[in-house]
Amino acid sequence: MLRFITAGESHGPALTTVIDGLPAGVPLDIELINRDLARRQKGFGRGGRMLIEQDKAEITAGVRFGQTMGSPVTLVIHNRDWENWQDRMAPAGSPCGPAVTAPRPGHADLTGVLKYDRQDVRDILERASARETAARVAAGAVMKQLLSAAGIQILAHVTNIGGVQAAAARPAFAALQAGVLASELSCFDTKAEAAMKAAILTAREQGDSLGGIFEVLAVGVLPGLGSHVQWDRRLDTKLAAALMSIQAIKGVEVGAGFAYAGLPGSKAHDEIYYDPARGYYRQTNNAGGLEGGMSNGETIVLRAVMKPIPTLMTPLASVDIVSKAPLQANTERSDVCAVTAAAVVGEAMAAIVLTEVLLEKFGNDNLPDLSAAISRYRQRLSGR
Ligand SMILES: Cc1cc2nc3c(=O)[nH]c(=O)nc-3n(C[C@H](O)[C@H](O)[C@H](O)COP(=O)(O)O)c2cc1C
Ligand SMILES: C=C(O[C@@H]1CC(C(=O)O)=C[C@@H](OP(=O)(O)O)[C@H]1O)C(=O)O
Repeated sequence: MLRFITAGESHGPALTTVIDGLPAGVPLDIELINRDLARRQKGFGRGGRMLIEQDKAEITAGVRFGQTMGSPVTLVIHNRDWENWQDRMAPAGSPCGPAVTAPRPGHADLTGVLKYDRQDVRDILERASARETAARVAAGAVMKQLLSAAGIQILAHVTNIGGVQAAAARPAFAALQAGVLASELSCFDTKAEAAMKAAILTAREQGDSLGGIFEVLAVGVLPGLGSHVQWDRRLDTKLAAALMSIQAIKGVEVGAGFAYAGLPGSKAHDEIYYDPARGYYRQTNNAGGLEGGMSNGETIVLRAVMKPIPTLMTPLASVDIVSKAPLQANTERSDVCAVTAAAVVGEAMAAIVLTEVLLEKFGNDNLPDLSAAISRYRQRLSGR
């Protein structure tokens, strides 16, 4: 069974990820992990914190001479900003400086202090912060290296920021990848990107923030990952939950998603064809590569919507948790828009889920056995 957890506060010394259940013999390139960490940091609209951090992963367990050993893999990312926060984040000693008592609407602040019986909102916001997603991206970058050995590639791109929509028709995967990697916002549509940046600038000038939509694509996924037999084994269930687990994500679509509401059945479903060379295939992909809780061999297409960043420089109304007097919410240094970053986190979460179901189907002891099991399965399918 593949499991992963993260630990660490936003301004603590480090973030840690432990991945348990990876097969032995997976070649790991630390540069590929660091490349995704750098991608997560970018995106027009990020705040001052990203000028301080230069995320790099350190592998502290589970890998020797560039290969996994089957034992838990542990990755550590040091927070450079810790230097500036040691007094306020010390694990021992007495509180230093005033407590944060002005909870921000849209953040975990108020419900967190009530539930965990804390007097300082910082005790909540430190872990609620999406700084934690750096640890997820490191884990996802490990999984991507395993998936690529199975011919699976994952990429996310931004399709909407603050209502500015990218062109509906996206290019083929390789061209999309080149466009996304070259773009400051991870959006292949350069015209829309210019308007998106303008919208972010306006929001920043007004002390406001923006959300948006990103799309995650997984190509080369074999048919039959996930299962129709139980609700929690459906691949849609796992992928949607994984994307919904990202801070500020408020909705997820698979394939045509909410557009299905306007389509009759005759236009909604992807007709099935057969070609001796290709096997079974579809000419459309409204299903987004998922039918009956299983991958069907077509590209997996998922979209997620991110709400606008809750910390505003023109703050919203709130209440002091000590005096109960009305006030304006806490204004911390903050991103104005982080949809590009969230898209990279979306890739990581999809990679983690696809690795889980791949290993569940084909075994997780070592990469050669896994590859042999996948080849046998492909062979069997090619005869059907
Ligand atoms: C990559 C990323 C960066 C974020 N940056 C900020 C930020 O700078 N300021 C902020 O208030 N919220 C930011 N958020 C959103 C909050 O973390 C999120 O809204 C909060 O944890 C509450 O969770 P919820 O929106 O899922 O309810 C960011 C989210 C992501 C995914
Ligand atoms: C640190 C990151 O994002 C942070 C997410 C975040 C939040 O509230 O979610 C608040 C901000 O933190 P800070 O108050 O330190 O500026 C963001 O910078 C990161 O993505 O690495």
